[in-house]
Amino acid sequence: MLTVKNLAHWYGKTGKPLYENVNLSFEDAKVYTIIGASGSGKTTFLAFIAGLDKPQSGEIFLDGENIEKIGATNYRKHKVAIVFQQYNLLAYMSALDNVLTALAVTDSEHKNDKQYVLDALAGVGIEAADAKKNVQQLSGGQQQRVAIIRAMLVDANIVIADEPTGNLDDENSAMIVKLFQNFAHEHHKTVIIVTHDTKIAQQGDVKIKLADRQFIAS
Ligand SMILES: Nc1ncnc2c1ncn2[C@@H]1O[C@H](COP(=O)(O)OP(=O)(O)OP(=O)(O)O)[C@@H](O)[C@H]1O
Repeated sequence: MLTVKNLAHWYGKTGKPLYENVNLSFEDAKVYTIIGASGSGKTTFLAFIAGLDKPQSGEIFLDGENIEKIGATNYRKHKVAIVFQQYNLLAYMSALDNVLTALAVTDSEHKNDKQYVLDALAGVGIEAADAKKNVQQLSGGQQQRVAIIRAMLVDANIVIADEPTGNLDDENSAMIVKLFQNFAHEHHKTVIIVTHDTKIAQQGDVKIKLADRQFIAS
């Protein structure tokens, strides 16, 4: 479980707080969606829970351990995986090599296991022929599925996704949400999705709205 305690953040020396007294828990086996107006601080919040940046005050715990104690590098390498709107795949590499490259820096028993990765990609509709093509030859929906498989196979406790369906049509968006739901529910992982899309936000097991500097969960 990821727990945020008394988090507050503002930019600049005398900046108005983006939010303060934020207390939230993210449990295993659940999909959380976060929706809020542009500029409300969603991406900033994701950067904190991903260990990419530090809030002005407050603490973040993973299974009771402060993430600062876990160490930023260790936390980012082994505990969290991030899926971006722009997919952030390594260009000029195949889907297969993108996933293998990510696995190479983990302790996964499957590192260097091409068949394991090909099977996982086939499971999301990317057959071997496509998996071996340069990722830039794949459609947006396919590229995002590769990015999600990459996040899933590194076996992080928490998968964070910033507008993962922002560039996709309804059909591909629905497929991506289903993938995240299966992953959270079947593998007992925590998935946290920031979205502008109210239809996607509705599909969270827990729906969080960021408005008036407050995170309200329902
Ligand atoms: N490094 C920074 N320095 C100063 N201000 C920043 C910085 N990063 C973000 N901000 C400001 O903080 C606020 C929150 O930004 P953030 O990107 O977290 O919002 P968001 O809710 O993710 O927005 P969007 O939905 O448009 O992506 C915005 O007003 C933004 O201009």
